[in-house]
Amino acid sequence: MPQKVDYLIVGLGIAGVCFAKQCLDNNKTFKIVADNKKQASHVAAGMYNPIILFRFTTIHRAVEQMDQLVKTFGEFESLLNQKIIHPKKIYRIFANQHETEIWVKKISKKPILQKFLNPEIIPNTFEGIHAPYGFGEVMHCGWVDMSLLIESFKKQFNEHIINERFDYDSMDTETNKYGDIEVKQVIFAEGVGLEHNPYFNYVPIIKNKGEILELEIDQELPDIIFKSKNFLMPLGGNKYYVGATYDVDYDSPEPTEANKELLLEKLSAYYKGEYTVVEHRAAFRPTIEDRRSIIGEHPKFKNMFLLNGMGTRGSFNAPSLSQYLFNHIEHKSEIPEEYKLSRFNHLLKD
Ligand SMILES: Cc1cc2nc3c(=O)[nH]c(=O)nc-3n(C[C@H](O)[C@H](O)[C@H](O)COP(=O)(O)OP(=O)(O)OC[C@H]3O[C@@H](n4cnc5c(N)ncnc54)[C@H](O)[C@@H]3O)c2cc1C
Repeated sequence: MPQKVDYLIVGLGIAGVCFAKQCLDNNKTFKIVADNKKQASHVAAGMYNPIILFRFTTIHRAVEQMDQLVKTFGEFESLLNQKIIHPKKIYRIFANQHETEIWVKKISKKPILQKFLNPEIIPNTFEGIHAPYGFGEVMHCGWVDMSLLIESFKKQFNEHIINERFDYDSMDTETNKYGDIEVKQVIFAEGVGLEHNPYFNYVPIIKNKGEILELEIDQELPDIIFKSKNFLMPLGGNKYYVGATYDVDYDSPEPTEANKELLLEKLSAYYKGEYTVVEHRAAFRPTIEDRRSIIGEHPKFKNMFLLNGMGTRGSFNAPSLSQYLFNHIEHKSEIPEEYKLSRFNHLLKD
């Protein structure tokens, strides 16, 4: 008996799983084609933070996307009966007195920052942490356990998953069939796998390599994310992440000794205690040239859609971008201009 679905989702990273939730919430039938490779979403720290901490400014659509993040991952927790979202404060370590002055000045001038930043400078009282100028407290932050979310989703919705690499030759764009599955819409959420997609490979994706370390620290530290030139994030128990590196120019996809040293050198500027490195991972962030996520319909193949470019902020972007795309397809709502796939139409060759 041939099958029929509303949506065929290609890729089960954070983008694919958030789009699947849109389908579940709106009673749409779906299948996910997943090659089960552990890419960015399985390597990422999953940290979310509405502020650009180098400049002390909010990120694009901070309030709206933050609300969608908390809603989406909170609902995933109930659906999957797992702890997915871990709210935490971030303590931004000030490098000098000047930074503390900018912090206070910017917060007093920009009301939106007052929602997320505490204007008081927090003095350092923590053993093992070097922060002579104190901390700036960032609220409404935390991390999303993307790996646990994807693995739990896979188990619970096993019957929706086709465990294979999407075979582009098996997609018949005339009959809208993938093998013998009749498909209304295809959503490509392949992360950096986009470069192999014959329909969308004109989109200028940049593979931004990131590396991260998992540490064990036996010393007691507060349940706070410390942020300086990199971050130290508590995972629970004595486990911590230190991340991350950013490389668009690299020799291999593997973790490197040089980047491990770099991460530990930056850590040593603010963490003075003992630790053991227990894991070192690398993956590629799917980033678009203009640093905006990308969604929309293929200019020629009208039932094919792209959901990509989650960049450095997958946990932040995926819930909102999935919703914008779903509402665009189902309710014809306008995609925000800055995310539109059509901004690259000029690159599509005949
Ligand atoms: C070191 C590091 C640290 C990071 N830290 C953070 C952080 O703290 N906070 C944050 O928000 N983000 C972070 N990110 C970024 C985040 O990981 C990405 O933005 C996000 O995971 C991208 O999700 P995605 O679903 O688009 O892609 P992916 O996670 O790459 O998922 C795509 C999936 O599709 C599969 N696929 C591809 N092609 C096919 C095909 N043809 N057929 C079947 N399956 C296919 C892939 O194998 C993969 O499983 C970090 C990234 C890295 C590398």
